[in-house]
Order: sequence, then C-alpha cells, then structure tokens
Amino acid sequence: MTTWNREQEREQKRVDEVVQNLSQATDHLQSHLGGKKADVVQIRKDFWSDVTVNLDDPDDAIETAASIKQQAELLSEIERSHTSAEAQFKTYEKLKNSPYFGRIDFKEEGESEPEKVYLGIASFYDEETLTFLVHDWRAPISSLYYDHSLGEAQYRAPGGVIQGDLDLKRQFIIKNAKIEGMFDTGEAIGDELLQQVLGKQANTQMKSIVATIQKEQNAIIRNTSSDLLIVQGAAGCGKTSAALQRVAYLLYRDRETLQSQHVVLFSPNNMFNSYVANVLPELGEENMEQTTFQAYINHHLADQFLVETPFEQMEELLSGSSDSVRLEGIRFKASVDFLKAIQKYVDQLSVSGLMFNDIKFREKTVISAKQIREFFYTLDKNETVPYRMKNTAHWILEELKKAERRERKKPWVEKEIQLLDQHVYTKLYEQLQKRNKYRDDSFNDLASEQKVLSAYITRLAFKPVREAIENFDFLDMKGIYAKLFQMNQKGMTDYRTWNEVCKNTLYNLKQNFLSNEDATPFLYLKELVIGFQSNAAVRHVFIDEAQDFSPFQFAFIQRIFPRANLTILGDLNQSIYAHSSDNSFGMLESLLDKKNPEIITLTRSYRSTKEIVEFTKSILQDGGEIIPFNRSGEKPAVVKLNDDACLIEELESTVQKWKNDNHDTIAIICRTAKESYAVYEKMKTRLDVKLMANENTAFQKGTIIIPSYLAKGIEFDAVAIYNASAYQNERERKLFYTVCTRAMHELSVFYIGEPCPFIKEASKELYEEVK
Ligand SMILES: Nc1ncnc2c1ncn2[C@@H]1O[C@H](COP(=O)(O)OP(=O)(O)OP(=O)(O)O)[C@@H](O)[C@H]1O
Repeated sequence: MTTWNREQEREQKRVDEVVQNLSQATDHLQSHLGGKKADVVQIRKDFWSDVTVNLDDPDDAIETAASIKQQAELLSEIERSHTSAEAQFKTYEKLKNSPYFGRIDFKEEGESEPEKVYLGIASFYDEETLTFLVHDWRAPISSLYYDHSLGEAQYRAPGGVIQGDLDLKRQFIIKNAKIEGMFDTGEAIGDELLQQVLGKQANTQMKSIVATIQKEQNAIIRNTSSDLLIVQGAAGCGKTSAALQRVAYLLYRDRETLQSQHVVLFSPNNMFNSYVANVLPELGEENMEQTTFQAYINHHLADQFLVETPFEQMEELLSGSSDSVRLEGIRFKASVDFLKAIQKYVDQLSVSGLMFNDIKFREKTVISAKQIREFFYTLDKNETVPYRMKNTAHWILEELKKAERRERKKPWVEKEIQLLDQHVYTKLYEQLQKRNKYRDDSFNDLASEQKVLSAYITRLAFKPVREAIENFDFLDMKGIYAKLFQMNQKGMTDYRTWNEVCKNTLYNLKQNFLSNEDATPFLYLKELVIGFQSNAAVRHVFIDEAQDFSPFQFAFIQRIFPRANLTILGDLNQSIYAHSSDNSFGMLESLLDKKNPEIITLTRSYRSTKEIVEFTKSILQDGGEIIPFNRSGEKPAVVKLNDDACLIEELESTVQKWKNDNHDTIAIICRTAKESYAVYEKMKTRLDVKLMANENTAFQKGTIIIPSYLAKGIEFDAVAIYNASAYQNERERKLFYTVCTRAMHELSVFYIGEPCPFIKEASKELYEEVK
C-alpha cells in the first residue's frame, strides 16, 4: 500500500467517525424535535385553559392581558427553537452525506503543532471533545483555504489578523460518506477538482460553488468594506455564483441581525429566479427575496396602464418594426440627463405647474382640481413636495368627510337603504349592539336608525373615492409627465428627433399605454412628487445582469432601499437592451452616493470550454481580457446551409447527436420569440422539444427552444444558434456574444447564405467550418 493510499484510508476513517457523530447528533435532534412539536401542540391546545381570563375590573383585565402575553411568548419561543432545531437537523442530514470538501493544516505563529481544519457547508461541533469536527466554509479561518497557497498565510479573525503557515491544503470529493477523490494542492484552489466540477453536465438548477471558490471570487464574497460593490466580469466568470455565495456569507457573518428577508436580489426574469432558487437552500440558508424590476413596475403601474415589458420592447426592436426615433427615445429616457431633467422639473413643480384631477362623486365634482391646486400652493414652499402632497391628501379627506355628511340626506341614500340586504342590515345591527349603542332588540328609535343607515350607505359609497385619494389619484400624473414632452430637453440635440419622440410619447400616454422606456421615469417622477415608498429594513440589494439596468433604475433602487448596501454584477459585453449601461459602471460611483465604492473585475471564465471561450471572445471587438479556464472540448461548429428546410434537418441531427452523447440540457437559441414559435412548430414532430418563449416558464431539462434575451444568465450543455445570419446589425454584436456564451461543452452556429459579420471577423482557426 502506498503512503497516499494509507493517507486516504486515514481520511476515510475520519469521515466514518464524523458521520457516526453526526448520526448521534441527528438522533438526538430528532427526539428533541418530537418533544418540541408535542410541546407546541400541547401549548396551543391548552392555551386558553392556562390563562386566567377575568375582565371584571381594570386590574383583572391587565392581569389577563399579561397572562395571555406570557403564554404567547412561551409558545413563540418554543416554535422558534423548534424551527432552528429543524434547520440544524436538515443541515446535519446533508453533512452525513458529504461532511466536508476541504482540509487545511495551519500552524499559527507561536504554536508547535498545526491545527487541522476541515471545511464543509456548515460547522459541526463535538460537545464531548469540545472541538469543531467541521468548520463552516464562511468561518474566518476558512478563508485561508480560498486565499492562500502553501507557506506563509494569514487570515482576519474578529480579534485581529492571525499569522502562520499553511502546511497542507487538501480537497475531497465525498459522496454517500465515501471519499471518491482526494487531491493535495499547492494552488489556492487547485485545478483538478475544478476540472471535474466544470466538466459535468449542466443542470436546470444552479449549483453552489463553495468547494472551489476562487481567490478573486472570494474577495467579492467576503467584501464587507464597501457599501457599493461593483463586479464587472466576463460571461461565465461566476458573477451570479459569487453573488449567491456572498448572500450566504453575509447571512452567516451577521446572523444575529440579518435575516433572509433583509436581502433582495434583482434578477433579469422569473425563469432565472427559479434557476438560482436552490443555491441557498442547498447551503442550509433560506432564500433571499427574489424579484425583477419589472415586477416592481407592474405592482405600481399595471392598474393604471397597459405596461410594456422589456421583452416586448426587445421583440419589437429585433423584429425591425421600430425606427431610429424610438431607439433615440429609449436611450434618452434611460439617461442621467433625463433623470436630472426630472429632478429639476420637480423643483419647478414645487413652485407652480402641478396638475390635479377633479374629485367627483356620482359624477358631480366635490372638490375641483383648481381648489386642490390652490390649497397645495398655499402650503409653505419650504416644505418638500411630498410633504405638502400628504397634507393636501389629508385636507381632501377632511373635505370629503363634509361632503359625505351633506350627501346623507340625498334621496339616493334613502333608496339604497330600502334596497339594503337583510343580511347586511342584521350585521350592522349586531355591530351596533356590540358597541352598546342599543340596549333593546331592534332599531326602535326610527330617527337614529335612519341616521345610522344613511351614514353606513354614504360611507360605503365614498370608500372608493377615499381609497383613490389615499393613492394620490387626485394628481394628474399623466398630465404632469406629459408636460416633460412639451419642453425642450438638454441631451437631445437633434430637435427633429426630439419632436418625434415627444409626439409618440404623448400619443402612447393618451392611449394609456406605457412603453417600457417610459415606465421607470414615469414612476420616478410620481414618487418624487408623492414620496418614495422606501423599505429601510432591507440591508443588502444585489443586482444581477446589471448591464441591463439604466442609470435611472439604479437611482430608483437606491431610493427604494435607502439603507441597503448594493452589490452590482454585470458584464458590459452582454448589454443587450437599447437602454443598457454600455459605457461603464464607473458612473455609478457618482450617481449612487455610497461609502467606499469598489469595482472588481473578473476575467477568468469557467462556464465554457477553452475552445468556446476563444471563439466567443473573438466575437467582441475588445475581448482580449477574457481568460478561459483550461478545459478542452470540440471547436465550435459554424454550419452553412442552403435553406431553412436543410437547416431544420441539420439541427435535428445535431441535437440527436448531442442527446446520444448524454447532454441533458440542450438549447436551440433563436433571435426572437416569433422565430422560436416558428422553429418549435417545425421541430416538434421531429424531436422531443419544449418551447420556452415566456419568462414564466420554469427551466426544464431536455431540448428547449428559447429566444435570445431569455437565455441570458443561464447555461446549457450544448447550444445551437438558429440562423446566425439574422444578427446583422452592429447593435446585435453583444446579443450574439451573449447567446453563444450560454454553451458549456458544445456550440454549433447555423446560418443560411451569409454568416453574420461577427463570425466573418473571427479567425477561421477558432471554429470548424461546415459547408
Ligand atoms: N469557482 C467556481 N467553481 C466551480 N464552478 C464555478 C466557479 N465559478 C463559476 N463556476 C461555474 O461557471 C458557470 C458560470 O457561472 P455564473 O453563471 O455564476 O457566471 P456569470 O458570470 O454569472 O455568467 P453570465 O454573465 O454569463 O451569466 C456556472 O456553471 C458556475 O457553476
């Protein structure tokens, strides 16, 4: 037996011991959990028998309230402890299968023996020996594993920096409590394990990368010094992965104060949300709040407008039915210039120009727009617009109360009383009786009865009006926004184009259609006028695929979450929307006024084989910075076909071959949803294919047909680009790059006639030409 084999045996023995300890711990937890559950059930059952309810006099009532409070606290304490024991049980169950993935031997300065530290997804403490059998990968000492090669090393502990020597670094692949692979490495994280991990098949759920986090990724994950962390990184360099492990790290580090609901992730679409939803639970953490910017917009505007989604906008732009005016409009409406123009406009509105709607009840004006305007502008101009607007709403509500009282005597109220449902009548009576208004069994006092009923009827009838006022519907927001398009704007130097943009915008508003480019500025303006509905509880906001956010949207998010640190991750080479921030993320530092902003650039790409990365980076005009991870595969194929029928034929045989090669996730990426539908119709009789043309479809295994813009952020074992000839416009270079970079192991690009110019520019050595 070699020394290495003996070492492996020793390590397996340790795994066995740890797993045995874990089994004891889970047995213990299970009985404890059973007991806790029984306690909860019992307390719930006995809740009222264990409290003495006595409301005879005020002292007794206070005592009763205290007794209920005590009982409720006891119950919630037991429930809390049950939930945390349950979470620990689940984590230990995971550790039983694979207790750890790494080991480091670290000799602290001044110590004679190195400490052996085993790293897993969570820590496991042995009460008997009072030692950690497994250290959490997020513990301070664990950073040594990610950051250092053998030799001198140090890590930052709560009490200061600890110096020492790293004597050993070992990686394990453990499955079902058996060591399947074990490597010693001098590198920060050796390539061997990474090779194995990256060579595997893609999944419909993203995986955690804790065993193989790279040093530069670790710097993102553990960054706690900046309130604004910007990560620019090539396709496949692990931005999303780093973001998710960072959430897990923060939840661990600040576990006393930070809960998953204090962390929000903005992602590009719902499909992506479901793709990443498993990473944190896999690491034993609860998922953060996941959302999309569009969901926020819809929540606030979809009642009032038909709101265009970014995908609908994209589809229109790609189909070529939009003109250059729209493109100009999109760019301008997403720009800092327009943001500033809106801020300035609100300053002017503070003095004059706000527009209001008449408040009507039963088609008659109760409070006119003029009255509201006059009231608003009599308020102290030193106060902010939102503050005055809230005062105005308050005043309107008071005026409304008067109008409501006047209304009670009107004939329509009497009519409504006659029609009052018996059931409502009885309910009303019971309520009144409860309030001790009547002592007898009926509304025996006719006048009072009439009073109560008419008050009830008018209150009910005024309810929608009151709600509309609470919603600030008395503001003519459409009119206020429209006025912006009746003025000249700096930043739009071409007046003819600007006039066209104005004309189109006003037309859309009239139709109650809010185009995608108008939605954010419209809402921003509205919130500047009525006050932002901010959420101060959220402490960390992550924005993935941030290149698709406009400066406007960043400014917006900053306002909604005023206390949150921002982690912004994106790749400017994947800016696919017309409004995208394609220049640089640098402007964010001045736009978002945050402490210690930091920009980290990632250049090493892990997703795709070396051959695919070399090819895809040649699509870019400036892709030189991207470094592929050293994993080899076939060169991408660029396949020329005579017509669509041949293309479908060839596509079928390519996909079939990939299936035979056991690729589980195969994507046929089309340029648009329209094209995706057409290809699906042609392919569905030939192959088992699924159409994913809508962001609400869950990501599925097998062969899928998907439009370009929905494929962003996700990855597939093999990718076929359907008809690359269609990507002709220079604007679509980045879109083409984005779709090609979705491939992990295989990439085939099909075209009819002429390939797109970006392929023509690539060196022929980088791909296999098939004619
Ligand atoms: N350190 C790592 N260890 C193992 N796998 C990694 C590592 N970093 C990245 N990967 C893998 O590389 C692939 C790409 O990662 P990810 O999706 O996070 O990249 P990205 O930068 O967000 O990509 P894109 O911008 O193209 O959407 C994933 O399969 C991920 O698991």
